[in-house]
Amino acid sequence: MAFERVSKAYGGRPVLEDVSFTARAGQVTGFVGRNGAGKTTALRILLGLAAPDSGHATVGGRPIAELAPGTVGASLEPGAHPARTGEGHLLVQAAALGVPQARVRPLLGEVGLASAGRKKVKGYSFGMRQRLALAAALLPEPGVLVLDEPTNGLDPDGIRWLRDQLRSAAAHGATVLVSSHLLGELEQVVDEVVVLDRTVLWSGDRAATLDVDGGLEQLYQDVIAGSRRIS
Ligand SMILES: Nc1ncnc2c1ncn2[C@@H]1O[C@H](COP(=O)(O)OP(=O)(O)OP(=O)(O)O)[C@@H](O)[C@H]1O
Repeated sequence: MAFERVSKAYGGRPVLEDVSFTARAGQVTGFVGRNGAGKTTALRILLGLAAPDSGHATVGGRPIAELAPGTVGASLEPGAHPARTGEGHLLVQAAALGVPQARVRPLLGEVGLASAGRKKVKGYSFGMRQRLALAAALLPEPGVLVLDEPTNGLDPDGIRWLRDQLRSAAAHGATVLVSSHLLGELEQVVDEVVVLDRTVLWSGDRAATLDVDGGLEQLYQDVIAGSRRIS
C-alpha cells in the first residue's frame, strides 16, 4: 500500500501536504499524530472515501476502486444501521462480499458479541460498536486491513484480542495500517511507524523506535518537538 505525494486541502486549508509512505505486506504499520494531523483524511483517501487534490494512494499499485470487494477491510465508517442487529449487519455485509454466512456467528463470538449479536445496534455501547466495526473489517479475511483508532472504546481484553488479530493478520501476509494514540500499546504490535503532522514527519521500523530510550512515546515527542527528523 502506498501514498505518493498525496495533498488535500479543505476550504483552502491544507490538511495533507505531499504525504508519501509505504505500508508493506506482512507488516503492521502504525500511523500516529496529534488530533487533526490528517490521519483519518489520509485513510479516507486510501479507501476512496475522499479524493486527493494531487498524488495517489494505492493498494498493490491500484486505486481501491479497481480492487475486488473484500480485498481491503476497514473500520473507518462502521455504518451499521441502528435498527439492525449486529448479526444482521454482518450477514448483509457477508452477502455483499460473497463471504459464507456461516462465518458470521463464529466471528461474533471472536469479537465478544456472541449474545449481543442478536440485539439491535442502537442498544450497543461504544465499545460494542467498535467490536462490530472490527468484525466487519475482518469478515472477508482481507489481505489489507485499515483501522482507524481501533482500540477506542475497547476494554483490556478487547485490546489484547485486537493485538493478536493484527499480529496474526500480518503473519498471514496481510498489510495492516492502524492509527492510534495509544503509543505504548502500538509499540507492542507494530513493525513500522509513520508519524504524520500534515506531512510525514518521521517513518521508521520497530528497531529504530526501540532504540530510543523511552520507546515510541519518547520518539514521538522528539519528532513532534522537531529534534528528530526523517533521515
Ligand atoms: N470533510 C471535512 N471538511 C473540512 N475539514 C475537514 C474534513 N475532514 C477533516 N477535516 C479537517 O482536517 C483536519 C485533519 O482531520 P483528520 O480527521 O484527518 O485528523 P486526524 O489526524 O484523524 O485527527 P484525530 O486524531 O483527532 O482523529 C482537521 O483540522 C479537520 O477538521
